[in-house]
Amino acid sequence: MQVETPTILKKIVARKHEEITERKARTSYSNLEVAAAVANAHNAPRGFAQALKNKIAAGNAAVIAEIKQASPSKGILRDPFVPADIAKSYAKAGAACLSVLTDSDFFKGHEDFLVEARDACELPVIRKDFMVDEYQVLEARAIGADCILLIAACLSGEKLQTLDEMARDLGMDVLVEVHNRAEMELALQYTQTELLGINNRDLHTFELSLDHTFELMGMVPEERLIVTESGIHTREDVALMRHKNIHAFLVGEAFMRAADPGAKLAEIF
Ligand SMILES: O=C(O)c1ccccc1NCC(=O)[C@H](O)[C@H](O)COP(=O)(O)O
Repeated sequence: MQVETPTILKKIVARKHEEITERKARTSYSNLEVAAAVANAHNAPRGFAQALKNKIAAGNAAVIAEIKQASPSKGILRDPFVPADIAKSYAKAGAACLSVLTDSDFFKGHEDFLVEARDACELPVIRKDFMVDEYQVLEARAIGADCILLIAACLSGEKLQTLDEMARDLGMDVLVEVHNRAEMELALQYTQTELLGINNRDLHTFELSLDHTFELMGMVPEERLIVTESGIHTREDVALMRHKNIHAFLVGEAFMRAADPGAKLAEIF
């Protein structure tokens, strides 16, 4: 019998389930509910989707600028890595929002990085992680996240629906991410969120092509806002997207490898 080698995404999701079990043993769901309520009272969501729409309405590109130290496909991207300094640099350069990796095992991320980045500026922040359980949604709000990522490749239709509704009930926005037609159909059927991310990277194989955005964008109804994700490196990439009427971008590596991430943002956009 041939044993199938798990892809990186499958490994991440399997580890995520273990991690959540460990976390639940440390902090109960009800304690987390209290923490999320406290965050809503003192640290209200900043309006992630609205920040993107404001930029676009003003005729600008809306950039979700990512803060990540490492990735499975590229290894270490930045060292030293100071989330608060990166956040300030992005804010000064006109980013609409921040994306902060909180997964530690595969991206060297941490929840503290989200807190530090958010405290350092006024931009809304997405918790970039692999969400598979309601517990993580509560955790996201408890640490101050303004938005969560739901990756269709990791979730059933029912789970997408539950986590999307739960996040929005907590006042957060949701970016639902797809990479192919089947995932797009799932996301459109099971989520109500307006933010629809098309990831140009296949998270199973790391294959990357901006054509994924162009191939899938026609499936997206007008009321959803498309965010093109991954593989944006040059002014030409941005111009190509904007020419096709795509105005919202999620960019990580190109900024993380630059000495001054904000200056790189200003250069490309
Ligand atoms: O980037 C990876 O290696 C990766 C592997 C497995 C799951 C997710 C992964 N990346 C997440 C992302 O797609 C990116 O962080 C994000 O879209 C920004 O992409 P880039 O501008 O190419 O850094």
